[in-house]
Amino acid sequence: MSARTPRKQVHLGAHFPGVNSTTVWSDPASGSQIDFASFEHLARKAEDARLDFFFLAEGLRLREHKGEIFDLDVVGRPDTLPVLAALAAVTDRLGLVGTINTTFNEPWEIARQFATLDVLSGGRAAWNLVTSSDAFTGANFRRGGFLPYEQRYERAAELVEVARALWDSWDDDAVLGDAASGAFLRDGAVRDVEHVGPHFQVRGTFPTPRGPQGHPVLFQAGDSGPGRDFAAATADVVFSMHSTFEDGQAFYQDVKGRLAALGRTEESLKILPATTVVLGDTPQDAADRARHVRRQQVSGPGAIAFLEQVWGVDLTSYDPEGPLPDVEPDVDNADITRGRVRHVKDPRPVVAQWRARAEAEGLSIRDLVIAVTTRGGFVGTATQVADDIDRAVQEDASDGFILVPHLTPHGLDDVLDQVVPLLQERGSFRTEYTGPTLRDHLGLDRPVAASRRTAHLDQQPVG
Ligand SMILES: Cc1cc2nc3c(=O)[nH]c(=O)nc-3n(C[C@H](O)[C@H](O)[C@H](O)COP(=O)(O)O)c2cc1C
Repeated sequence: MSARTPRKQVHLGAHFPGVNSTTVWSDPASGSQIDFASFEHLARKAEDARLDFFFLAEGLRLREHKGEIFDLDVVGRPDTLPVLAALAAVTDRLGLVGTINTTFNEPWEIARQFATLDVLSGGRAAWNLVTSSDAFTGANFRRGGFLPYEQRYERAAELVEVARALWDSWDDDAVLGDAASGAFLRDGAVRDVEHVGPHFQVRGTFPTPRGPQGHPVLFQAGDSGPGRDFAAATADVVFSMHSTFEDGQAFYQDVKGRLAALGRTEESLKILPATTVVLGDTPQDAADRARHVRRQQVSGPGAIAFLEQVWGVDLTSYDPEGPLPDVEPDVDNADITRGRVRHVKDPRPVVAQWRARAEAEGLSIRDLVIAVTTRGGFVGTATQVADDIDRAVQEDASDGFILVPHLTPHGLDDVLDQVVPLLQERGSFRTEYTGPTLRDHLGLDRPVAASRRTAHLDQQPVG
């Protein structure tokens, strides 16, 4: 292990389970995904453990499978920003991260909402930028399948550019409130913003003062080459899926390796993969529990539905505890599922590979689906898990993790009660917050306001 002095600090976020393929709504211990009490419990527990932030993912449309709401989505999706605003009132230090789409929203609204959340929370707001633009989700909005895949990051980059110009249009010390002279604002401290670009034309005086963080922290989730370039150019934190040790190290090197050319330090961008944790009193106990959780997450009908997404045909006559279907996939039926679920362009190589694996390892349909959808995660005693998390961070497989529970709202209680204190004992995790803002928790600089920001991009607007 590299001997760093001072020890590299682990960053941890608490992911609210929500609509997610890891969420188990059928467990008797599973509570509401909508009641404020569920959000409040997880946020308060996370703050008691001194976590960096609370995290909400987003889906703008419930996924469908064969014309029905996808089994895992029945829990529903509340709107992100009101939930975070309500949590700001019941927490003091915890960061509040909201996922908001960059393809279907306008910069003025987003900039105002996050500036407001930053002000209300005393500097704890963060925006997770996602681009998802599949036509099925797009149909919720007035522009149908808008935008083509290739233009999503272009729009996202321009959206962030405009949002930053709006946040910077107020100086930090703009409000004088000087009753004697009658001056409420300092002269010249609030400037109009004018932006003309391919995606946005924006002109006006931004109504919300600059928040305590200057700009809310920017997260990014998106894994393609353009997605990684966008993260390196724009984000403070990357939310990734690369949680296993080797995969994590490769991703970490790849993304951090893009920073120097952009004039950024490695410390200015944190990489936080999503991960799951299953604890047990002994390693065997933990392994047994992990197997139980995975079987809850992948039910028999769920395993069949998963195969149907790839095969493109009805497979309900097959026994999930039996061998893989002997019928061939329908190459043209990509519409059997809609929304952010598994789609493969040509299912035949995947089917051939899965058949070979199932035969070699003696796997049933359900076992195979469990095997191909398991993405790492920490399984062991509290001591083992603390060791593994710390090793991942010290050896640059990540800068920490976003912990994704499978149960609402108590799914992280044991990790927060048992694993976090062990990380604190070894000096890898804070025992107290050192500052009030999320930027303080993550060790990120506060952006300096540009004195005057007027962007004119000499390009034709997109119609
Ligand atoms: C770790 C991770 C989390 C994501 N979370 C969300 C989410 O909560 N909501 C959403 O609409 N898209 C989410 N996405 C999808 C991305 O925004 C993006 O649309 C998708 O990854 C395709 O972009 P890419 O080709 O750059 O990977 C997530 C992606 C990743 C990798």
